[in-house]
This record gives sequence, C-alpha cells and structure tokens, in this order.
Amino acid sequence: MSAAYVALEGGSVVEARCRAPGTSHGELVFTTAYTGYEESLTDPSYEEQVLTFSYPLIGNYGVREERFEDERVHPRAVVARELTDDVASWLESEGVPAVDKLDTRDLVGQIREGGAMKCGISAGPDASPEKAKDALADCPGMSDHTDIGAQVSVSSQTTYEGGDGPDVALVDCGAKGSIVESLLERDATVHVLPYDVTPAEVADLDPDVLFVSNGPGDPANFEAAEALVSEFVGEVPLAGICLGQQIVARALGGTTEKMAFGHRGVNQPVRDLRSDKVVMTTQNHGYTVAEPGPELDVTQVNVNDDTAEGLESDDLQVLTRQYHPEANPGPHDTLGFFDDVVEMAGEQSRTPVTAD
Ligand SMILES: NC(=O)CC[C@H](N)C(=O)O
Repeated sequence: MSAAYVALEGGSVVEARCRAPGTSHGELVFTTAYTGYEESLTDPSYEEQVLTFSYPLIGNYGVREERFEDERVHPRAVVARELTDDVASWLESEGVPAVDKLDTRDLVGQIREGGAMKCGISAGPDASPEKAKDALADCPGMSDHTDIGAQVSVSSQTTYEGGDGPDVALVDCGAKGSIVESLLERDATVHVLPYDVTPAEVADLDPDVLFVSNGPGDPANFEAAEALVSEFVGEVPLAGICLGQQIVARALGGTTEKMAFGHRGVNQPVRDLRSDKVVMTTQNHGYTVAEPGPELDVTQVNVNDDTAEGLESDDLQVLTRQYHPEANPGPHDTLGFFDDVVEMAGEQSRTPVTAD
C-alpha cells in the first residue's frame, strides 16, 4: 500500500499509510469515541475538519447506511491508528483521503498541547511531504469559512409530517438526521429550513418552537440564524443543540469563544446544577459559550472544565444544550431533552407570530 504524509502547523510532517488516496487539508481535531464511527463520519459538524480517532481500531463492525447521520462523509480527511478495509473503501468511494499506521497517541498529544491546528494531507502513489505541506499552506482557518452553512444546509424547505405533536421550525445549520428523528418519534411535525431562512418565511409557518440545529465552524458565521433568533425570542419558544446553543446565546447578548481542542467523544460528564446529577453525554464542538448574556441561566456545566452545557430561560421559553442529546453515537441519558422541548412547545399560545 502506498504512503501518506500529514503536515502539521508548526512544521512537522508525520508519515503514515494511505488507506484512501487524495490531497486534502482542514482543522485537525480528535474524537475519543470508541464506537460510532459511521455516525461521526457523516456528522455535518465535521465539515472542513480532519478527524483523528484516538480509539485505535476503526471499522470493526462494518459500514451500514442506516447508521448515517447525513448522505455524505463530512470530514475532509480521516486519521486513525488502523482502519479496516470496509471503512477505507467507503472513504475511498466518497473521495475522502484516509491514512493509518501512524502514532495517533502522539498526534492527539500534540493537539492537546497546541490546540486544534491546520493540517495538510497527501496520500497515494504520488504522495509526498511537499504536497502535504502545500495543502497545509492553502488551508483556511475555521473562521474564514464565512458561508459554511451553505455547504451543509438544505437548499429549500422539507417538511416531515408528524402526529398530533407540535410544529417545529428546525433551522438546518448542518442538522444530524437523529435530531429530526428524535422529534418525529415524539409526534412533532418538522419543517427543516435552510440556514438562511428569513423571519417572514418562519412567520408563515407559525411554528410552536424555533429549533436551531448543530453545525460546523464558527457560530459567528451564522448571522442569518442569529438575526432570526433575535426576531422571535419571547414570541416563540426557542431550542438549540450545540451550534444552536451558541447561536441562541449570541442572539441574546452572549458571547462565544474558541476552545483549545474542544470536546469530541461519547463520555463527556455534564452536571445539572439544579438536581446535582451528572449525566454522560455525546459531544462534538470546538467553540463554547463564554458569556450567556443577561437573560439566560447556565443550568448545566461540563464537569471537566466548567463550560456551559445547558442554557435556559423560563420567562423567554429558551432551552438549549451544548452536547448532543440525540446521541448517535453515544449514551442515551439525555434523550429527555426532546420531551422537554415538545412540552415547552405545547405551552406555546396559539397566537400567530409576526415578523416585523
Ligand atoms: N456539533 C456542533 O454543532 C458544533 C458547533 C460548532 N461548530 C463548534 O465546533 O463548536
């Protein structure tokens, strides 16, 4: 099998084995998830990133489409200690370079020390360290992807009819399929809307809850969704997951900041400050809410670093989570979030909403 090279910010080049050929670049991040590679690789939040698995063997139970979170693979390249043939041929068919047989413990150590960093990858018969370095030199920073929503969102509204549950306006900033499924399982009707949907279009739907999805990149680059939340806060209940929490906080006067290497994995402990209970959560984020703004309470925090994991306002009917309650992959401890959102939406008075 042919060679591969991973060029890192800082100048070093790591040699590896090519498992799917190509040249690529992106923000090098790692996940500690030891299962759920199909879900992670199809999670739109990994757009423009190169995903390193810290768990050493990836692909040991095959590749099945029913576990996908979206129609395509989102990381720009994949790095693991060992990739099985199933995963390698899937990535090759998707045109996503993949490399293995390198010291991923060392690589993860470097990311923990230096933070998420740009990288360039060259893999295949013509691979060279120079090509990897050239790819690195061309790599934009994550915040430079100013219209990343367009890469992952639906281009027009898609409605999934539900039962007698609430009408959910889901702003698709790169939504995982499991979020839609979790709402449908609770009899909601889900209107999946483009990331830049206008207030007038949302008002036409007269939803019971405005729900901002997860998604890739810097939350500061989702200005339309932020403006939408500012428009409807106090008029329609608001929910958000991951990027959605960040956008809601920003819209309500809060701030977000980049973390050193983020949280990616399936065993992130989160404490609920009212019950004092700790739950295990699935996470995939590199930004965090620094200040929630004057109107939101931080109701849940990460046990490891105290970052905001849940924001709420009873008065304004706001309920957001930084982690992924829909799991997939990961523990199902927090699926109750969707029951809470449906309940909150049910409390919505049926007065028509207006966009002015
Ligand atoms: N999963 C997500 O929604 C990620 C949110 C955001 N892109 C971050 O990295 O923090």
